[in-house]
Amino acid sequence: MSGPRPVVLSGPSGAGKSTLMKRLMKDHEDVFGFSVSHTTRNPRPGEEDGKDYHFTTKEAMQEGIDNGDFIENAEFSGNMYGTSKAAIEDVQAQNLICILDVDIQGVKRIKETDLNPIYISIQPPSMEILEKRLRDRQTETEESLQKRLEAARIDMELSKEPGVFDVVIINDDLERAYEELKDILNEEIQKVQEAKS
Ligand SMILES: Nc1nc2c(ncn2[C@@H]2O[C@H](COP(=O)(O)OP(=O)(O)O)[C@@H](O)[C@H]2O)c(=O)[nH]1
Ligand SMILES: Nc1ncnc2c1ncn2[C@@H]1O[C@H](COP(=O)(O)OP(=O)(O)O)[C@@H](O)[C@H]1O
Repeated sequence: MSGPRPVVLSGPSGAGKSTLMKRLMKDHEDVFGFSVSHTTRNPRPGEEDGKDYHFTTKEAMQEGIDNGDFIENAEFSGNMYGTSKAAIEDVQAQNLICILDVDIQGVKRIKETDLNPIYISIQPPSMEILEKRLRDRQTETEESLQKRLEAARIDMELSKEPGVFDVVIINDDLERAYEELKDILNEEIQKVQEAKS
């Protein structure tokens, strides 16, 4: 049996990717596995090394990239981010649906690989609402917030290009966005659940 298809979640910082993904994983125990990325940014309060990210240094990350350990990597808002081959293999070895949370550069790089995921873009209803959500989240400095808003403008433009994403979900009402996400993934979820029973 070929394993379940991975899922790429992308979209602007603050669009609601983590919120939707955490809920999906909580509601479907032992169905999804998160591809834990590497990053050089500092951990936020509550984030765990090895669970939310592998927090690392620029030097160590560059060494890994040079060694060919990453399927893709990108710079976002002044920090490095990347998906290691091991992060994906760890999840696929357990026959779980691998969820990747990557920016638009990551989406383009993954398209050059043979991963063959479902590409889902999570978009905010407007720039104004995105800015409010990012401010209310209280995780960013003013500088980092401005960089994220600039990246969001680019993301929102590029995401409109036909063929980049299989589906675009507007995360206005959280319940409705979550239902939409579940519907899209229903077939893969059922496959994993049936394989276990
Ligand atoms: N290309 C790429 N982007 C990543 C990776 N991990 C996270 N990102 C993206 O980096 C951006 C910033 O992530 P983060 O610092 O956690 O901030 P947040 O999205 O505001 O919670 C988001 O757009 C993520 O999707 C990765 O491994 N590769
Ligand atoms: N539909 C929604 N309505 C209101 N607030 C939301 C909604 N979705 C997410 N949020 C909030 O917006 C902020 C950004 O969401 P988050 O999941 O951290 O985004 P991302 O992972 O895409 O950066 C969080 O504080 C989250 O609680």
